[in-house]
Amino acid sequence: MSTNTDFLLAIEDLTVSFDGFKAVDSLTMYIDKNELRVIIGPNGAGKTTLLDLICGKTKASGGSIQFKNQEITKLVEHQITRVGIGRKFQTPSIYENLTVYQNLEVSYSEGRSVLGSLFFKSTPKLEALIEEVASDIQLTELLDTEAGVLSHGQKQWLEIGMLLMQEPELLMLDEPVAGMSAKERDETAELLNRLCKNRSVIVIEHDMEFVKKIARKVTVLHQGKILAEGAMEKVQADEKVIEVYLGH
Ligand SMILES: Nc1ncnc2c1ncn2[C@@H]1O[C@H](COP(=O)(O)OP(=O)(O)OP(=O)(O)O)[C@@H](O)[C@H]1O
Repeated sequence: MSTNTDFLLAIEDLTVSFDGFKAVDSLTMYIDKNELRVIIGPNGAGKTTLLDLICGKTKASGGSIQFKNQEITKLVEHQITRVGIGRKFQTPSIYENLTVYQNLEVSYSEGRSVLGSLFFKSTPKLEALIEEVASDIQLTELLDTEAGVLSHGQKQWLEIGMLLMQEPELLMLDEPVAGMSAKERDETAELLNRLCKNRSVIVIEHDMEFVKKIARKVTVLHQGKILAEGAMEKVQADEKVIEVYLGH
């Protein structure tokens, strides 16, 4: 097992079988602090399952996931949230009848202990965090607006903001630009480029134009295994990757 303390996330020999079918198969990968990693690959490659394993939604059949050197495969979902891992699903789960501000406010305590949130009623620190997050997701001007009237893109950003309120050190996003306009996609690329300055981000994405705007290191999954990994240019030129994914 890894003893390297530099990695934020160390995944080693991770496997999950569903009735004998290995959706993730002896996978080993490492995510650095403040790294933005994009995961691509064909349908059914195991990308979503990998995020499910990291956030505890699915239990591993074997292998290890260490977050800041702590084994997390045995933790349940809310414990994993609490150690500092936030996961955004494809469908937004914002509170439509609450304002942007209130949505951010209620999200603060979700990743914290009951005691922690009891002692944290609208203090200056909470105010400052809401302001910082609203600025990051570019909704400062809309803090008093009901979330239900936001555009599709703004709702997605608000949900990212709700995760940011829990101050995760690792943020995981599954197809964040699905259904967005070209302008919203550009703004989301800028948002992710900003966010990875202070935390690590893992993004699953199929939109290659978007991937090019954010990609540093890319992992290509295929049949639960890593087909290729490295800089975008290298991965794009890889014949195996072109054959199973990019060539389609
Ligand atoms: N709970 C489950 N039970 C049985 N099979 C599952 C389960 N979850 C995922 N699978 C299977 O595991 C494989 C990987 O699925 P996964 O959703 O992780 O792929 P993906 O790379 O995210 O694909 P997509 O790009 O289509 O979202 C698929 O064949 C899927 O049918």
